[in-house]
Amino acid sequence: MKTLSLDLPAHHYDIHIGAGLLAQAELLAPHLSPEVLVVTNETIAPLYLARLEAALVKPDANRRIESVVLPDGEQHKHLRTLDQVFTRLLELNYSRRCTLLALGGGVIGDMTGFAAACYQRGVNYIQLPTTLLSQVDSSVGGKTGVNHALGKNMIGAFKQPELVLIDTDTLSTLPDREYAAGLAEVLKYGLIADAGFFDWLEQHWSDLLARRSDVVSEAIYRSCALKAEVVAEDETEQGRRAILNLGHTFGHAIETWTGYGAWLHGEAVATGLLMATDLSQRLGHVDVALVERVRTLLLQAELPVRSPTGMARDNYLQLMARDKKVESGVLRLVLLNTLGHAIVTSDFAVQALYETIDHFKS
Ligand SMILES: NC(=O)c1ccc[n+]([C@@H]2O[C@H](COP(=O)([O-])OP(=O)(O)OC[C@H]3O[C@@H](n4cnc5c(N)ncnc54)[C@H](O)[C@@H]3O)[C@@H](O)[C@H]2O)c1
Ligand SMILES: O=C(O)C(=O)C[C@@H](O)[C@H](O)[C@H](O)COP(=O)(O)O
Ligand SMILES: [Zn+2]
Repeated sequence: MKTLSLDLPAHHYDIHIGAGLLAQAELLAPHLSPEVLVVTNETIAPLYLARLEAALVKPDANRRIESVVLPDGEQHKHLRTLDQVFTRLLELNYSRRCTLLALGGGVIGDMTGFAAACYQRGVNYIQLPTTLLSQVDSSVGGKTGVNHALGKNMIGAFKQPELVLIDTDTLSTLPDREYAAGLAEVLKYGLIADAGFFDWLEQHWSDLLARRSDVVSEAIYRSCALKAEVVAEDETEQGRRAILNLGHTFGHAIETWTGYGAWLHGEAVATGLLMATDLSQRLGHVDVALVERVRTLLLQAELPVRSPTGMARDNYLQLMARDKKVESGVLRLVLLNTLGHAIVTSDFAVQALYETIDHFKS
C-alpha cells in the first residue's frame, strides 16, 4: 500500500492506494461513526457491497451499516436521484454524526459527496472509488455535485472527504471502455503539470492498455499526487486549480449536448484534451508534434478524437458560454503553454477557437 496526504488549511486526509484495501477494516474504522450509509449503484452493489460490509462490521458489530442502491449512469447524476439518498437517511433517522461511504465511480462519488455536504448541513463521507477515472481524479479534491439539463456539474459544493481508499483490485471488473475513459484524465495530468509523467505515459502506454498492475498502480499514484498538489494550493478554484479543467470546456459541452451518458465523461475529456492542445498549437504555444503525440495515445486507447456527429460550432459556443470559468461574460480557457504547463486565459484569438471547433467536426 502507498499513501499520499492532502493537506488543506482546515482539513487533512489520506489517500491510500493498494490491492485489497476494501477488506482492510483497520483503515476505515478510525473514520466511521456508529451510523454508516453506503451509497452505491445497481452495478457495483452485487460486485463489492458484501465485501465492504464484511469489513465494516469487523471492528464494531453494533455499528449500524445500511446501504442505498441508486440507478446506474451519468443520466441519473441529478437532483432527483439525490433525493433517494436523503429519504433513506431520514427513514433511518440518521443523525448529523453519520458517515456516508461512496462505493463506486465518479457519479456515485460526486453525488455522495454532495449529499454529505447537504444532509443536516454537512456530515462526513469517505471515497471508495472503483473506476480508474474515480481513482485518479474524482475521489480526490472535494468537488461534488450533480448535472442540470442546461449544464454539467452546475449544482454542487466543495466538500472534502475524510479518507480516500483506492482498492486497485476493483479494476478487475471494470469494462475496457470505462478503463480507457479513465486514461484520458491520467493523460491530462502529464499535459498540465508534469512533462516527465507524460513521457513516462508514452513509454508505458501499452502496459497501461494491457492493465499491467504495477504500471496501473504507479499511474494512479502519480495522478493522485499531482491532483493533491494542485488542490492543496487552491482548494476552491480561485486560480491554479482550474488547470485541472484542461479539455473540459469542450468536453462538458459535448456531454451536455449529447444528453449525458452517450459519451462517457472521460471520452468527452479525451476529445476536449486534443481540441485544447490543437488550439494551443494554433495560438503558437506548442508545436504540431505534441498534438500528434496526444492524438496517437488517444487512438491507441480507442478514445474518440472527433466531435459527436452533428455537433456544430454554435452548439459548442452556446454551451461554452455557460462554462464555470466564464467571468463577467468572458470565456476563459485552459490552454497549454508548453508540455507540462497549463494556463487559464481569456487572451486568445476567437478565430483560432472557431478553427479548432470546425477542425474537429464530424
Ligand atoms: N469531482 C471531480 O473532481 C470529478 C473529476 C472527474 C470526473 N468527475 C465526474 O465523474 C463522473 C465519471 O466517473 P466515472 O468515469 O467513474 O463514471 P461512473 O461513475 O458512471 O462509472 C462508470 C461505469 O462503471 C461502473 N463501475 C464502476 N466501478 C466498477 C467496477 N469496479 N467494475 C465494474 N463496473 C464498474 C459504473 O456502475 C458505471 O456504469 C462524471 O460525472 C464526471 O463529471 C468528477
Ligand atoms: O478537480 C477539479 O478541479 C477538476 O476540474 C477535475 C475534473 O476532471 C472534473 O471533471 C471536475 O468535475 C470538473 O469540474 P467542473 O468544476 O468543471 O464542473
Ligand atoms: Zn474530468
